Amino acid sequence: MQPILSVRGVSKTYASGHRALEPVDLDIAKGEIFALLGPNGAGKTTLISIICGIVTPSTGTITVMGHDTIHDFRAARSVIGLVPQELSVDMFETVLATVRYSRRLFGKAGHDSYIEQVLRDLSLWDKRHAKIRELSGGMKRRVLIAKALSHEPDVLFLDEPTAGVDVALRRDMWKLVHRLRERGTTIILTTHYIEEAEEMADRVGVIDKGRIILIERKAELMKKLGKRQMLISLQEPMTAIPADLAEWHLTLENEGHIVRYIFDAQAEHTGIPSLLRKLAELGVGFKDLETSKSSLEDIFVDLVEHKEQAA
Ligand SMILES: Nc1ncnc2c1ncn2[C@@H]1O[C@H](COP(=O)(O)OP(=O)(O)OP(=O)(O)O)[C@@H](O)[C@H]1O
Repeated sequence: MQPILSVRGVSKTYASGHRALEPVDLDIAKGEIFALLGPNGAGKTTLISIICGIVTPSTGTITVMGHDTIHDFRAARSVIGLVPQELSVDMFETVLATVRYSRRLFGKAGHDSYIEQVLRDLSLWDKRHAKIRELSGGMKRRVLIAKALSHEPDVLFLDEPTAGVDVALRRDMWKLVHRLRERGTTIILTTHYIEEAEEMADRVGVIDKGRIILIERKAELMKKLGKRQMLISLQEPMTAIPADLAEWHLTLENEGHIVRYIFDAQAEHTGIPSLLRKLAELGVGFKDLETSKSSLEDIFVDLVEHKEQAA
């Protein structure tokens, strides 16, 4: 099947000489939700900005629905909606006027019932006559999404849609993305949060230092990255991990007050019951146990280390 978006050999070196993106190849299928995951400065915004025609690539080509983003810029841009990271709205305009104006910028005739639907979907309808500067930060962000959807784009880019927003808005955002997909919109989003990729994406690309280090279906990735950690707060600090505990590969932290155990949550035997039994046998008392998912940082370290080992 013909991909809706095709990126070939796209790289970017900024005028400062900074190499922000190594050559990227990427195909996105129609109706797919693709999450680009990476730490600060990895190159996510650079890649999205290039695809949306805001930043010029140093090398490579991109087609969106068959339109070349440089030679056929207007046609390519008209099928794209972009929700930028930073606020870019006229603070003195009303919500409704701003969203209608965005649609007109794309040369599309007015379509009030569509605009109403978008505003209702984003819980903005009641605020349609409010001036944007009167809205809360979360509401302003919803306006950015409404603007990006105003011209009925086929492909929607969300650059860190939930950075700095509260839990309620984050959940609304996720619901909206699912609804849009049901209507056939292709969605590409960037995020720092593994949970967000987990919640929304069909496929995940991991980018680090301008390099895409992995592109995989979410289900596969989650299996690979399904590591968890358990932190055991000890009653008495230890100076070293006892030899009898060697098989769990524990690490000692916080000046010997905390023991960290990394385990595979997908495995049949996590090793936790036997570890706890062994601690009891050795008379090691603990005050608290806490388990959590590996952080994105752990995952990156893991991925990069594996890559280096494989090289
Ligand atoms: N206009 C520019 N000129 C020079 N360097 C830039 C420019 N824009 C971005 N960079 C640099 O390119 C690198 C990638 O930046 P980019 O904004 O694409 O990262 P990101 O993954 O989106 O990060 P974040 O999660 O913080 O938004 C960074 O080191 C950044 O400082």
